[in-house]
Amino acid sequence: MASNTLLVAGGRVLTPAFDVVDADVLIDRETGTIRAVGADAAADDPVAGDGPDATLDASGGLVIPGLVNAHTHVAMTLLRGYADDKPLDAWLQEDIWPAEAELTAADVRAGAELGIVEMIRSGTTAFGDMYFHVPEIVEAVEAAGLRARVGHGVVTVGKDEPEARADVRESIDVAREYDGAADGRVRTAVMPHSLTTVEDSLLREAVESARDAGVPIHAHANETRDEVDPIVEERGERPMEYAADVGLLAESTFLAHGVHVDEREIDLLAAHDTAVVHCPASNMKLASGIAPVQQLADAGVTVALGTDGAASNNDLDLFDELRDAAMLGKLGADDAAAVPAAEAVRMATQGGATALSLPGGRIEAGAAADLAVVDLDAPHLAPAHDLVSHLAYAVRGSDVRHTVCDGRVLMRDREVLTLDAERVVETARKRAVDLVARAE
Ligand SMILES: CSC[C@H]1O[C@@H](n2cnc3c(O)ncnc32)[C@H](O)[C@@H]1O
Ligand SMILES: [Zn+2]
Repeated sequence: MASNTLLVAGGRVLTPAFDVVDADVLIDRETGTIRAVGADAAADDPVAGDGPDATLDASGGLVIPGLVNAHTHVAMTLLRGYADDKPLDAWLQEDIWPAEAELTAADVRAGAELGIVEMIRSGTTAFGDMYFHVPEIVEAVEAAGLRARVGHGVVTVGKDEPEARADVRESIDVAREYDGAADGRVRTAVMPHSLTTVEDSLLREAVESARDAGVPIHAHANETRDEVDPIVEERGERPMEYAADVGLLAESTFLAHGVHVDEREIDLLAAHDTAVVHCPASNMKLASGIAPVQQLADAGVTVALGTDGAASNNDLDLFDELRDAAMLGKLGADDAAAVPAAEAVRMATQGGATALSLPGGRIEAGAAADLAVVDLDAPHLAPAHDLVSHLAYAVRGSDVRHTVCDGRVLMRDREVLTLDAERVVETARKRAVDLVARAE
């Protein structure tokens, strides 16, 4: 029988139940899936029994599912450090949107590649992205080898009707055209920016069109009080009640933030099986508030983690979000038992895959071969009483040794194999300088 196997050998493995076992992981590179997990995964296998075709050394390491960054604007790496220390509205209106108005397609490609290199180097294998110039983001994902659910973000406020309609149309067209690109690693969604930045009739049109196209909806929701209050005043209902009325709440929908949600809204999210992407660093930096993450999880809502864009974070290392989610969850709940380590790890892996409706998130036979190998040698990881605790509280993105997606090694021994990281950083630096010069 022909074989094309990769053995991730000699490490410890994080199981879907968040136990840690000594095991190898045998990958079928043709299908991009895991064939077996176990002490003798290759020897016991009918195809790889005579030896795997390739090996990836995981000795001294912990093999974990590739992390899922479920909400970002990947090309915003070009605006990292451009505007800080402002609340969301002022930050967007005074700095970010004027700068984004100058973005070219080539800028977005460069910013996307920079963000993707950063994510691969910190163990992320899938991300959810809302932005402009989506074809360039798709090209970057295709070249880099990870997975993404992407979409064109729609903002209709401040636009005349033809322009606003064209923006909605673009989101739908892009979602239809690119769904399944990059050998299925790219999936799409229709992405109204938020409930206050897309006008009611166009929001309804976007929801209906997404349903017709069979793709999910992704939006920002309940991020700040300034966003929630006008909805309550104008409509006499909470944002999630409005979202339910518009038809936006559905099993495939994933909403970023969910900071200011009351109990009734949490029940609505749970009843519709709508996922929330928690972005703790962005919420802290913009002083948006503390999301009731433990309450959401207790109600049965799928919670995923996201970095948001690099201008409100300011990096795309999801290990930071893991730690922030666990810590901020405790502070918000006034309970040190809230968001325990395994819960935070679940959000960064299984929760992300579920929210984005993408493969991955678990290391088990039959699952997508999306994983990262974390080095456990560093001083800040000694001693190793509890490796799940380490994942939540102590591991840094720079501890990731290898990253694998769809059975393909994207980073080996910290060298990104699919993109030229030096060129990517240099190009992004130049483009960021030119962009800012145009914007000022
Ligand atoms: C229309 S494309 C996406 C749009 O969202 C902006 N953005 C970045 N971070 C946030 C955030 O935390 N809340 C709302 N909007 C955000 C980004 O700059 C793009 O313009
Ligand atoms: Zn965002």
